[in-house]
Parts: sequence; structure tokens; C-alpha cells
Amino acid sequence: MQALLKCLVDITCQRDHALLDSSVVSALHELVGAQQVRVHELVRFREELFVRPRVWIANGKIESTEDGLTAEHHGEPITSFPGLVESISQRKNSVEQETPDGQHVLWLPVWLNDKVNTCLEVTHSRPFNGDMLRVIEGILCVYRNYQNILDYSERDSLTGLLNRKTFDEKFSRLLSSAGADSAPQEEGDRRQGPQQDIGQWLAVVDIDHFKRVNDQYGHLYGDEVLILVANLLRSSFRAQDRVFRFGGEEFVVLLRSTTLADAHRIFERFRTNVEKHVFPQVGTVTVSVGFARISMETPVVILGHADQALYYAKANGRNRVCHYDELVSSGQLHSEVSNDTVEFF
Ligand SMILES: Nc1nc2c(ncn2[C@@H]2O[C@H](COP(=O)(O)OP(=O)(O)OP(=O)(O)O)[C@@H](O)[C@H]2O)c(=O)[nH]1
Repeated sequence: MQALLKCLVDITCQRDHALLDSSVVSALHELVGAQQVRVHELVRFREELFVRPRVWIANGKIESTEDGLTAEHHGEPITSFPGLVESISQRKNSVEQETPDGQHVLWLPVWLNDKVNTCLEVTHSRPFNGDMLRVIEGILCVYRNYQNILDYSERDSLTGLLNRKTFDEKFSRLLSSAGADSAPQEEGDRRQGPQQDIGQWLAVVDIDHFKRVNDQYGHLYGDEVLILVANLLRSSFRAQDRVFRFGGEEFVVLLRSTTLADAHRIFERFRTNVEKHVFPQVGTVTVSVGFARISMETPVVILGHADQALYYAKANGRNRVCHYDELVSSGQLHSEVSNDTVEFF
């Protein structure tokens, strides 16, 4: 009883998804004597679902995959885990399986509004008995409720995108984990051509003449446009990219591990997706995008570069995508740090 209470206290004092995952893994390991506990995330890539371990316990030590910009690995196709497929397709809370080497594996999808983004995998040397299952199900309920609360504080209530507070908290961490990937290339790598020049990219997206939408159609239609643009953002980028509502009609996208040519193509595709979309009552809406490479500079500088490219796009016709380095090298923009965003960091 005391061990259970201690685990509940540990779980409910967390203010961060990664720490919450770790405390749930430790709790299940301790309370049911599980040999292995893993938290997986389900990632959709090219219409296929993949299972990617996020946090697990190995030899009594908690391990995790960093939420890094370089996290390109999609994981294993979900079809490699028949127990998980069965639990999701039959909308079960858990499915137990015995492996060929006599281990017992319990798959537990974390259902949130009929959707599963996360699941737990608990492995034990013995079959799970009633007491163990009751403890696991109780911890799973606390985990689900707490994930809901954390989601609520990390997300913008209108669009459901990650909010600016989350960006401020996470960007420095994402930058440090992207450090190695963003380091300047060696001469030998550079000779392989621009296709090898993989980078991480930050874009600031702003709806054009949004004030006119509010003034002409009212705030309710303005809000509807924000929600629809947020949906287009979600569907235009990959699961491992991150999209934030930064405030008002401004959004920030972190695009992971791609070349400059692809970054251009991806942001252009998003821009045309918005341009082609028919917004109820309002009709056509366009967006301007400024983007910059995520370098070893500080977050303020990187955000400032993307902002400068955005202002250039706004001042030069709107409904376009501009890249900071290209504007600087072509002499259209002078290299200087915008101080507009300094207050955030
Ligand atoms: N409906 C709605 N409007 C918002 C929200 N947040 C900010 N706005 C409005 O967004 C508008 C932003 O206007 P401006 O900054 O002048 O920019 P703009 O009209 O988009 O013009 P450009 O950016 O120069 O193309 C203001 O009218 C704000 O009131 C929101 O949550 N809902």
C-alpha cells in the first residue's frame, strides 16, 4: 500500500511528459515486478503506423529516446506487434501474449477520445494474475488522466496545437539535441553535394491580412480560419515535425532532418494547401512563411532570422515562402538580429 502511494505521488508530481513516462515505467517495474516496461509512441508515416519506444527500463535504469530534432527513426511497423494490433483493432484495454521463450507480454493502448498515440508494453516472467492486472490498470488510468492534464497545459485551447509556453520550454532542449546534426560539415561531406546537406529548419507562418477576416466576417469566422489553418499545418507536416501556435495568427514549425531543397518544397506545399483551401464564407486565405536554418546560434537569433524572412515576405507581396540565408546572400536582406523576440527567452 505504501509503495503504491509513493508511486502515485511520484507520478502526479510531474510537469513534463518525459518525466511522467519515466515515473510510470518505474512504478510498473516496482509494483508488479515486471522485467521490462516500455512506453511506446505510435507514429504515422506515409499512411503506415509505426511503434517507437520512448521510455523504458533496462537493468533497473530508465532509458529514453531524446525528443531531438534528429529523431528520424520511425520505429517498427505496428504489424510486428500482433498483441498491440489486436488490442487497438478490437478496442480492448489490454491484450496478453506469451512469447516463444515463455515470457508474458501485456499490451496496453492508452485510449484518449477513441484515439491511441501511446501504449505501454509490460513483460513478466510469469502470467499476469488478477492482483497484478488491477494494479496495472489503476496506474494506466492515473497515467491517462495525467497525460490529459499535461496536454491541456501544453496546448492552445482554440487549435489544439502546442502553445508558445511549450515552445519556449522545449526549443532550447531541441536545439541542444540537434547540435551534432547541425554542426558545419567536413570538407569531404560538403563535396557530396547539397543533397547531403541535411539540416533542421524553423519557420514562422503568419496568416495574411487576418485583421480583414475578423473585421469583415467577425471573430467567430476568424477563429474558424485559425482552426482550419491549424488543421492544414497538422496535415502538411510529418509526425516528427512540431507545430506551435505562437500567438494570434502566427504559428511556428520545426522541420526535422531535411535538405534545404526539401524544406523549400515542404513549406511551399503547405502554402499552396492553404491557398487552394476553400474557407467557409471567407473563401480564400493565404499565408506568408519565413524560415531559417537551425544553426548553433541562440534561439533568439534563429527565431529572429525566420522573423526577418517573414517580414520580407509580407513586404514583398505576401502569400510566399522566403528563406533567410537566400535573402541575405542575394543582398535582399541585411544580416542582423531582430530583437522583437528577445523577451521570450
Ligand atoms: N478571431 C481571432 N482573431 C485574432 C486572434 N488572435 C489575434 N487575432 C487578430 O489577428 C489580427 C492580426 O492583425 P495584424 O497583426 O494587423 O495582421 P494582418 O491583418 O494579418 O496583416 P499582415 O500580417 O500584415 O498580413 C488582429 O485583428 C487580432 O485581433 C484569435 O484568437 N482569434
